[in-house]
Amino acid sequence: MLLAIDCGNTNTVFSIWDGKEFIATWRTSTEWKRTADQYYVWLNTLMRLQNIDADITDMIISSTVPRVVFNLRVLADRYFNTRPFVVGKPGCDLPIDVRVDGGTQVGPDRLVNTVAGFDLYGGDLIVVDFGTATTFDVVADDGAYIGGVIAPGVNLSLEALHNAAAALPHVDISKPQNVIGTNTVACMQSGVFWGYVGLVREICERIRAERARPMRVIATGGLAPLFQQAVDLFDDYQDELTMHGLTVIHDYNKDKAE
Ligand SMILES: Nc1ncnc2c1ncn2[C@@H]1O[C@H](COP(=O)(O)OP(=O)(O)O)[C@@H](O)[C@H]1O
Ligand SMILES: CC(C)(COP(=O)(O)O)[C@@H](O)C(=O)NCCC(=O)O
Ligand SMILES: [K+]
Repeated sequence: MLLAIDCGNTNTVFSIWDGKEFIATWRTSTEWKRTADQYYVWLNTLMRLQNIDADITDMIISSTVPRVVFNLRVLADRYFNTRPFVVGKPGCDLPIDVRVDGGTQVGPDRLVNTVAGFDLYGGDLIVVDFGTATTFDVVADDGAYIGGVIAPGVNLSLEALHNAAAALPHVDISKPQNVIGTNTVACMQSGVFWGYVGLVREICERIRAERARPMRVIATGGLAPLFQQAVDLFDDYQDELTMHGLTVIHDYNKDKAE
């Protein structure tokens, strides 16, 4: 079975893929100091708790945090006796082209999302991923990653307000009833929520104009449903988009190796 690991700047997600479906998914905070032994104890405990008897033979990693990869490689070697594929590193090819300025290191999560989006929906897509940052990945008609947009994440924006202004509290995001807030928290939520709706709409519109063709918008990431329920911003929402992309890239490389 395949252990797929998607490491973002805030959280790291582990999923076990049995070839047909994900039989388990677990999330931990991203912490580069966590050792292979710590990962294994954590994984093993969860597997036992949920009675999951998985024989992990393969591993694939996408990480936006380069430092965590070392210990994840040790985990693969020491506990699963396998060499992981690491997206963006030698030995892990992509089934799509990447057309960006020379020397650009595109976030592996964005490449994985591009592969997943193209596999599920075909080309001419905008993939919006609500993570630590909110990324827009533009997928050409042939599936190539041709660039995109990086905006501050929703929670990052709220945190920035709190950190910079003495009188602004820590606030969680939610959809405010009105645009005009009548207390500090409601004002902050309105600014970030409705500001974000405008940001997503404007960026997608401008990408469509620049591409001069219809482009479907696919959203992923924990906060996407909050926006989806409020206004019609996306054509579809895929909870496990990045994980799906990891399985596609794994299949592509596995087939080549055999
Ligand atoms: N379902 C959710 N509801 C509310 N906040 C969420 C949800 N999922 C993620 N978040 C928050 O969104 C931010 C980005 O998280 P995540 O999507 O895990 O980012 P990354 O992939 O960059 O690690 C974090 O602050 C996280 O706590
Ligand atoms: C933009 C990102 C920080 C998003 O990371 P995330 O929100 O998933 O943690 C990541 O994709 C990244 O570090 N990108 C490198 C620059 C680029 O993609 O062009
Ligand atoms: K992201």
